[in-house]
Amino acid sequence: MNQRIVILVATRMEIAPFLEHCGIIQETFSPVGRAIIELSVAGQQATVVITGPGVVNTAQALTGAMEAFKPTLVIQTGIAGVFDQAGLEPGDVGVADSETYVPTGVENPLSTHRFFPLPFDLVDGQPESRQGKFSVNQELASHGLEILKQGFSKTELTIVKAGFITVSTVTASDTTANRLYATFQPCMESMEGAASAQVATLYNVDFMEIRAGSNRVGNRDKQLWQIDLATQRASRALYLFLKDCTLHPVPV
Ligand SMILES: O=C(O)c1cccc(C(=O)CC[C@H]2O[C@@H](n3cnc4c(=O)[nH]cnc43)[C@H](O)[C@@H]2O)c1
Repeated sequence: MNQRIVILVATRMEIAPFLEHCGIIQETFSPVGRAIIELSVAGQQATVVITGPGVVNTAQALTGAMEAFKPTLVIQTGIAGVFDQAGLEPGDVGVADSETYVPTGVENPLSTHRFFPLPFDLVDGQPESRQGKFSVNQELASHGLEILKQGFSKTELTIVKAGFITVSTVTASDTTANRLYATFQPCMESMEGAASAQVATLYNVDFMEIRAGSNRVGNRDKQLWQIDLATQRASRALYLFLKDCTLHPVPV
């Protein structure tokens, strides 16, 4: 009985503080040059895959990791844009309770942004996938939220469990941020989560996602981004989860 955990992150920078607290067992490279880091931390062994940004890199990297490591749990992590409409600010932490790939659907000639669902499932038997929506393991997400609420000091930051969205075009205006919030009510926007959620679903492997906000979603002002704070928080959140989670044993 053994859990095999694969952790995905777009860039090494996003979990550099986490890697400093791990015992690195070995670092190798995938056939297309992605770093694969086997490590031990907080009594768990895990494999970190640096996927590269975006949905295609993520899907390719996770497919390779699925075939090579046969994980029982996939954790997507990293930094993200936060929606202030959801009450979040940079530095806050989110646990996904669903993932939606925003561009999915059939164009509605009467609306520039509200698409009709696709006329077919992207994942067989999952009608929500017609709108690019993929599920996460709810038990793990709720467990993760409780662990993070206990691990971080209450006054330090806000921690939520809510929907995440995935984009291929980074949002850079308040107009688009408001439209996305009105359509999806997300707490965070990233460029990878829906791809990893879809691949994990195809392989029937438990999936969860924990991110920390580096910037608000909306008008672009790079000076306001808090990347260091976000990488510290994402790393601490991942560490706290791995230290305290009680994962169900699975048959080897
Ligand atoms: O320089 C930029 O404009 C820029 C925009 C988005 C991300 C970056 C990164 O260097 C981080 C890579 C990683 O971060 C996630 N991320 C962070 N903020 C956002 C956002 O507002 N919208 C979408 N993704 C975001 C994303 O998952 C990237 O892979 C630089």
